[in-house]
Amino acid sequence: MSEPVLKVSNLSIDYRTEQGRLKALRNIDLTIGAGEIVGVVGESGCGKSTLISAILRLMANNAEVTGGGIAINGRDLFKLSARELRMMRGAEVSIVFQDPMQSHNPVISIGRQMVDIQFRENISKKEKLNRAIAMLAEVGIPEPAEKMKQYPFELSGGMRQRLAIAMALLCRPKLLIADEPTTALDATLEVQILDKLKDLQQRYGCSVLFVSHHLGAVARLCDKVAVMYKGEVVESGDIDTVFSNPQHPYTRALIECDPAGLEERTRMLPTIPADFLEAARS
Ligand SMILES: Nc1ncnc2c1ncn2[C@@H]1O[C@H](COP(=O)(O)OP(=O)(O)OP(=O)(O)O)[C@@H](O)[C@H]1O
Repeated sequence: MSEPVLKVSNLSIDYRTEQGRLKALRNIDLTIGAGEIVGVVGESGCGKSTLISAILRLMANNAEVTGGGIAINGRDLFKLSARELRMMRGAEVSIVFQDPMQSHNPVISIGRQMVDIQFRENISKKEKLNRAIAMLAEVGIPEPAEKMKQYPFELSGGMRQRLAIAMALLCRPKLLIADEPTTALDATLEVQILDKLKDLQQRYGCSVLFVSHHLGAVARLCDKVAVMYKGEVVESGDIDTVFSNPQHPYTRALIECDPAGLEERTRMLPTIPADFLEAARS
């Protein structure tokens, strides 16, 4: 079998704070094979952003890896040089954020940003521009050639998210990290973007790490899911198995809180009290 695109093994991360150490991630195991879409689901504060920042090696200054490791395409992430890391980000791993305004430069035209992001490609500017226009068309942005002269803020929220996906895919990553990419969108737009993401993933053959607190979005898009609770993966497996026969009380609570959400596959997760497990055990 080929090397997994992402292998997180027994990863633990603490934050040093004035109040002491905060265990943000504890013994996380997560594997994404070639062409797989894996969802990480959990409520706010469970450690999703910490996991993403570790995979990108862009951790906060007060973060400390206390155990385990991460391999991307078989290479130990924590052994890469600064140069190798820069090459990896973008070329091997790209990210789409929840708020696309975070990832687009507001004062640079869409065309220039899409050309600049292809800086690794040994092709002419004209070819880069043509690739950019073709990619905008692929993600479903109308009149792509005209959009080259516009600025991201001139697009609607849904179109900006399509632009973010187009920018990420222009780098032809092996792993696309989608960090709550549809949370800011209404339900109809969310479904459109999820379906587009799935379609593009199949066409480009990349793997996707889809991070979300939307149970329905994860169910719609992903092949596998890892459920996180308080810094741990409490349950993982195939989507159908986990959602139809959840083993962990937290997963069961998520589903029981919102059974219609899984049916509709678009609803948002309710927030579970932080001390849920303690309450469930007592
Ligand atoms: N730089 C930091 N210093 C101290 N604590 C932090 C830091 N960053 C995150 N935390 C804490 O670590 C835990 C995990 O946070 P993280 O942001 O990874 O969770 P999350 O699931 O991504 O939540 P959200 O969806 O709200 O971003 C939380 O308790 C959070 O308060």
